[in-house]
Amino acid sequence: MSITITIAETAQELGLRAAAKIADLLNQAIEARGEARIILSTGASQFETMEALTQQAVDWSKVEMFHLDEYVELGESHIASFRKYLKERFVSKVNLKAAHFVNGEGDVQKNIAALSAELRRKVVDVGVIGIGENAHIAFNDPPADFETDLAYKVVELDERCKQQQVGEGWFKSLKDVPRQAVTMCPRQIMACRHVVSSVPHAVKAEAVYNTITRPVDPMVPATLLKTHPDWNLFIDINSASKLVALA
Ligand SMILES: O=C1O[C@H](COP(=O)(O)O)[C@@H](O)[C@H](O)[C@H]1O
Repeated sequence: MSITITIAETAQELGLRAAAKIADLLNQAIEARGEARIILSTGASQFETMEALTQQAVDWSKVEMFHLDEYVELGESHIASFRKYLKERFVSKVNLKAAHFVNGEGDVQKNIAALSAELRRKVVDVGVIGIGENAHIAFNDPPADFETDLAYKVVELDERCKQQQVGEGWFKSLKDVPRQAVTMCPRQIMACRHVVSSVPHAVKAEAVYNTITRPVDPMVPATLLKTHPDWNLFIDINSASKLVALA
């Protein structure tokens, strides 16, 4: 297990530094194996990293992208759709070898089976894994299932997770937030060769503090990342504030 923590002055600086690290890891994979695979998170916390990542010197035609999570029964035209987010902010800006999306519409179990089979064909080089206000990774809200061997599954969203989505303006009210989502499962996330987490902003200070200071616990899902052989956590002075107060 190895944790490298970088504290940036601003979310912009964090995005640049995280993107440079992700690009370096992708380029190492391309150098070693001729190709690379990446998993991308979404959410407001990933804006700066994703924007900076599109500017990095990477041969994207050798990179396959996988999507981390998506709401169930939310159309792709909805502003909160993570497929829409990834297509607009990333896929349309780089020339990827392939992009594999989580589709929470239609026959969801069939979609999960096809995506899981594709994902498991080869190891993923870099997992870009955000952390939610409730310390979730993907949509694995507390208590997260650290035991399942499934690659993806359908989960119920918890109240705090739904509140965060409303707070960020993705939905007008709690009742508009879908009840369920398709999420990549914790052990599948841990199977990435490297994990990079971009976690800026003061609203994440408690989640960052709990993740670093608490033992590994399904009630603080991001604590699992501390057991990964190469976890690179990028925080800013705002999300680091409770940790810094401790020092
Ligand atoms: O809800 C999610 O949480 C994390 C972090 O996103 P943010 O909304 O806190 O910025 C994200 O990485 C993940 O894809 C999403 O499910």
